[in-house]
Amino acid sequence: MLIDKNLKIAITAALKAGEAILKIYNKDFSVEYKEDESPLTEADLVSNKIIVTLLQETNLPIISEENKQLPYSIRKEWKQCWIVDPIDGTKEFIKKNGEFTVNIALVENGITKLGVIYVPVTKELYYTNESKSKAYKTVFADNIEDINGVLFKEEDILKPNQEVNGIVKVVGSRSHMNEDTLNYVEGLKHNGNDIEIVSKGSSLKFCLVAEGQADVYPRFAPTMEWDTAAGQAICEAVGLKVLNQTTNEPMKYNRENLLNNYFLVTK
Ligand SMILES: Nc1ncnc2c1ncn2[C@@H]1O[C@H](COP(=O)(O)O)[C@@H](OP(=O)(O)O)[C@H]1O
Ligand SMILES: [Mg+2]
Repeated sequence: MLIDKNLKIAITAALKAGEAILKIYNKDFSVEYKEDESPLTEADLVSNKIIVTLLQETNLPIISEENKQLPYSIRKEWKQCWIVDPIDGTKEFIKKNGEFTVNIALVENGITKLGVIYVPVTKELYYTNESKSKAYKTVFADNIEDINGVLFKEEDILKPNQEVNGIVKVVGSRSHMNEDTLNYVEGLKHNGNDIEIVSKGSSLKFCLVAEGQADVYPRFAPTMEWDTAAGQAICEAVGLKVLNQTTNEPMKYNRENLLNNYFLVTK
């Protein structure tokens, strides 16, 4: 299958960024702290540069965690834009537990059009097709020159869990299992469900639900648009909903405030 130009550029950017990230991951690296006290490494910046350079070929504007954000008066005129997290899960990167990702999404009029999540350590690539009617997981070998031949395989199609037989698998963040989330879990228990908590860093939490390893992902803690856009695209492509808990509507993007409301990934 011939792949859409934008999807191909996004996948190539994620793979190339992943390769550069791994080189830094496998040596000693220093950690700095941003104004909001979140960590930043050389790998975040190297990854950002690679992705931004490649995405610029599309002539579409880019919102990236590691770029200076343009004012909303300019951004609101954009019909389409890329939303990028060059490393999601910088804390996991620093802990060296492998659970960090590269997130790239294309958004049109606030709605995700395609999404790519790449896991550099395992070389797993989660992505939607261009119509967002399916999502796939492909494990990459080292040759990243020819991506056409390995994508869109029938056996790589992601399927969420169809049935919940008494046990609801709930995705919990390693770092953000707070009172609101615990209250939500208690609510599920009151409805007679047994609960199992599954946990992963970064946007891999969306992937757990998209591939049926978990049933729901309540994120009742702060995230930014770049943490969720690609994951939302992938979840929606397999028929899941990513609901803003303030409006109960699907989350929209390129908003004035890039800080997301609490949200729930569910059937
Ligand atoms: N107070 C806060 N405000 C905004 N985003 C926050 C936040 N605390 C954590 N996050 C986001 O949550 C992400 C990590 O989530 P998790 O712990 O579930 O893996 C971080 O991604 P980065 O690693 O890209 O900075 C960060 O963007
Ligand atoms: Mg990041």
